Amino acid sequence: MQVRVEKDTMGPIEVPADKYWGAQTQRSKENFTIGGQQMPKEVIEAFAILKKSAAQANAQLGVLAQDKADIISQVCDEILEGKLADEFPLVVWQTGSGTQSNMNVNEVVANRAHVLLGGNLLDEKKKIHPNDDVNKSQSSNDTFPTAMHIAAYKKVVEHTLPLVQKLRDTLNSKAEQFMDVVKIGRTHLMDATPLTLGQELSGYVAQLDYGMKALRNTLPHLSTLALGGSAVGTGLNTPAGYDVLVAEKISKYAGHEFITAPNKFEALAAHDAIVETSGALKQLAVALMKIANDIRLLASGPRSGIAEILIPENEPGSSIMPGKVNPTQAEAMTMVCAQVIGNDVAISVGGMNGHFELNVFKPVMIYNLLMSAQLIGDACDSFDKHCAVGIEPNTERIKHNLENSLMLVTALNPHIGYDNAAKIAKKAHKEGTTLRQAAIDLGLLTNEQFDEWVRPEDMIGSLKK
Ligand SMILES: O=C(O)C[C@H](O)C(=O)O
Repeated sequence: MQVRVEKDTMGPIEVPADKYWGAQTQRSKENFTIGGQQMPKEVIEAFAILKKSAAQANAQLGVLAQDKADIISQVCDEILEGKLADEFPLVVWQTGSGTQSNMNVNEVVANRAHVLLGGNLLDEKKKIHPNDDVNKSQSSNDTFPTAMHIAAYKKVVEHTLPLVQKLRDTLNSKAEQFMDVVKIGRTHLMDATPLTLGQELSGYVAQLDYGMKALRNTLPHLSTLALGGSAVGTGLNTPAGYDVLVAEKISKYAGHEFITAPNKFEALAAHDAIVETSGALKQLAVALMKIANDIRLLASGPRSGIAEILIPENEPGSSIMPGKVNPTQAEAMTMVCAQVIGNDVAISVGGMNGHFELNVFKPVMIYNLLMSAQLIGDACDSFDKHCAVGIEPNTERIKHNLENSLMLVTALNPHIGYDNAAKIAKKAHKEGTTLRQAAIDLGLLTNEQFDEWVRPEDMIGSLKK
């Protein structure tokens, strides 16, 4: 491998000749060979947005030359266009402030800008300095949390919410379509009184509505930015008005409304906004786990299970059992939910561990949050396309289970009382007969009364939702 020598305050170090990164990136690469999970590209893109914004704000406030701000902005645009994708090799498991990823961006922007300005990577002195120019008016302690918020906000708004909404809309149209399909209800996994398939599905729709509401409620906190707090939240080495101005620029370049954090000490030392967003994603995971489990249980069979709904048969399920088809989308969805709930634990541990002026669990928190937001969106999309859109009632089976159910006896409570109704249910169950037969044998009702009072379609209440 061809190398060149780069220097930082610790001295010289060899870096790959064809890369723009500098000494601090190289040191991190060598000192943290842990896990292999790279800093998410969403964080790097958020850094590009904030470095461009900071450069332009600095120029406007007279602390950075406009031509320097413009060349920094040009490189940031290249990062956003994906042209420098292999320049960010650092892993998540590094310094807890994310300093090395901040410096990775600073070094790449400075060196690339130097080359764009006609310089050579071998030059001793570069035209743009990673700390003095690219990192001007900044610290890792305010840039990294700013990048966390930009990346998380964009992921939730642009990816997670639209895809959860899509699944919610499909389930809602199925709920409306099947609002009159009367089926047996189950409580404690045991037969209960009837409801319609539409009523049952409408509960899932409401769960997703509440989950999305919880997620949307986290956006105002995520939209507050630490930038301008610099090292400990006091704003040392930043020009007056910079924090407000830089948030305006970030809003413009990110395409979403961001504001400067009203309290920079909170914004550096704690990441409750990330904890909050993860909490809402966990709520969605909990809801989706229940929904996917219900759907796979209702579809179980085809001969020996509940089999009241039919779901798409997408692929052979078994390598040994010919013709077997499995509820694979529900399995993927529930695994995703397990991962998201686990991620929430890691995020909670990170969030509770800020010490004094700085939380130093930043990379692990944003890594897990972005994974959760990505997975929930992807899993909803997959479950929607490959399962929910194809849900159909198995009317034969639904009718059979409904007519066989002993809990239709509940309709008799107002007419013959709970104790007599229980006698009918127990006799029918013990003797393997129908409720009608048991009721007549006990002399508690006539055939006609049974027809008049035990009507599943009259037992579904008036609640459509
Ligand atoms: O990297 C910085 O800007 C600050 C660093 O995280 C520190 O507080 O030591």
